Amino acid sequence: MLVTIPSSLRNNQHPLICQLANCLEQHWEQYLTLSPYQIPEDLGYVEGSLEGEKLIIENRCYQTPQFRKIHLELAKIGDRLDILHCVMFPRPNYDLPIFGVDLVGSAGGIGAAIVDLSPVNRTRSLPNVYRRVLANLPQIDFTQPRNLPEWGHIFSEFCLFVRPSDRAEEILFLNRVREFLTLHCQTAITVSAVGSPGKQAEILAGHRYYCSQQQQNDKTRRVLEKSLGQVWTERYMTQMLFDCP
Ligand SMILES: C=CC1=C(C)C(=O)N/C1=C\C1=NC(=C\c2[nH]c(/C=C3\NC(=O)C(CC)=C3C)c(C)c2CCC(=O)O)/C(CCC(=O)O)=C1C
Repeated sequence: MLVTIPSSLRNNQHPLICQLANCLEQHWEQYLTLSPYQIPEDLGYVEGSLEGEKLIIENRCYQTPQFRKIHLELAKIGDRLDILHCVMFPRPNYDLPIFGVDLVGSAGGIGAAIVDLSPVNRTRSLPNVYRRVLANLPQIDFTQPRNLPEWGHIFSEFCLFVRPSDRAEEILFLNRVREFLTLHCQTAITVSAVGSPGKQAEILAGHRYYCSQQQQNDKTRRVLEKSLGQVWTERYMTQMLFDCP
């Protein structure tokens, strides 16, 4: 019997992007109770080609009892940029960090690989169950660590931001994402919702701050604007990538 692999943009992208997209979906299917998340009809699959470069975007969104929105976006710009973007937004009544991944690949390999479990409470600190595990993960000495931009103080002290220098470092990055993801999914399905309205308001404020800071990433904005224009990009960044309730 012919096994049909569901077609996805990832099969035409950098191998690390393909592996990470599969890893994310495997974890979600293994640990979480996924339901569809309704995205605006015209945003599931987007093609644009202003200024001659073709942009293809493939979006997949889910929700679960603990997560308001789990978003996996794959994008390809011409034949020069491959992107994987993933954010897991918890529901505001769960005291859980925001998991985010960004991979940006070009002909020269993966230039930016970042993963974080970002705190959303007022003191900008992760819950102890996360700190204990993350603080005990073995330190990886990547040869090309990268510095976070000014708006990046939303990320935790455990944020990993590197330019993987070879295939071995790509695998090290992938394995670290797996560890973050396993911790996050296992914790999410064991914690109970927070009851206090005050705590929920604090979490919501943290989500809003995270989104407003991420919207300041002019590297993302410029790429999208080149292919889709300013108006569309503003809507996309505020309503699709980093929308907040
Ligand atoms: C969890 C974190 C996180 C999430 C969820 C997130 O969305 N971005 C995140 C982080 C983050 N991304 C960064 C960079 C870049 N992002 C893009 C593009 C896109 N990234 C996308 O997701 C999309 C939508 C599909 C596009 C189009 C490009 C081209 C670059 C430059 C690549 C390079 O410098 O080599 C930087 C460094 C910013 C800086 O140094 O100033 C950080 C910190």
